Amino acid sequence: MKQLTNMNVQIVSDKQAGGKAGFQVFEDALQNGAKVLGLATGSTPVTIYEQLVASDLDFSQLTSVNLDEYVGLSADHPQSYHYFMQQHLFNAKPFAHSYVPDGANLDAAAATSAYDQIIAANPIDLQLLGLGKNGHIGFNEPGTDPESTTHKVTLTESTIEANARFFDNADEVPRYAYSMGIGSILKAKQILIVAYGEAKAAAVAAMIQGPVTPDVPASYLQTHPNVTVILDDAAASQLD
Ligand SMILES: N[C@@H]1[C@@H](O)[C@H](O)[C@@H](COP(=O)(O)O)O[C@@H]1O
Repeated sequence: MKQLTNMNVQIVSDKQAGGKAGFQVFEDALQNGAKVLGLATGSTPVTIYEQLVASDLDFSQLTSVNLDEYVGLSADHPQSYHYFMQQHLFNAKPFAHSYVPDGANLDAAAATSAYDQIIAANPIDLQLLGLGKNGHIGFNEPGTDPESTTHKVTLTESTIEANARFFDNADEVPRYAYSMGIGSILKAKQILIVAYGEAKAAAVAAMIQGPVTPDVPASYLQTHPNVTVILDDAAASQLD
């Protein structure tokens, strides 16, 4: 593989193997003293959370900080990212403190600055990321300022369509989200990004082997010194 960056790329057979490989990254980080974990939603992290739940790792002294949340959904809404985290991780493995942007706060300036203060007070040791088909990370869509902090995002049609499967129909998908910025993500000491499936292959190739450009928010990960990438064969299929 043509390796243009110092990203550590691991190719696995499927999501189950990816879950185990991702778990190993978490376990190593904890052994190295990580105290703040940056967490993500979407289908991609689910097998890692399954491994974390099945393990004897203890998060009760740790802090978690999530990437993003839909604007207008309260924490108890079944499609909110807050609810997702409860179901997939926090109910089984509670943290001392878990933070998710407050989607119920419609005052964007207040909600985003409060979240920036939380991130500043809890510097992230390991940030887990999924990858959007258009190269987004968190909800940082193409064109986002690479130095951005937490901000209100207008979701693209591609992202709304991709997320419509979780709602009864596309009209119910929120149009806005609060997301940690690319700048906030790049401040994490270590980053783990995971992608599975053919639909992510072009974004994966652009992230790892393309130019660093606002057109592909994940390409800024090339500028970070400690990134691990876990891919299945299909997601890796467009790498040279
Ligand atoms: N905000 C989330 C992202 O954090 C996630 O990475 C992406 C991919 O989701 P999936 O893992 O389901 O493919 O979807 C959403 O847009």
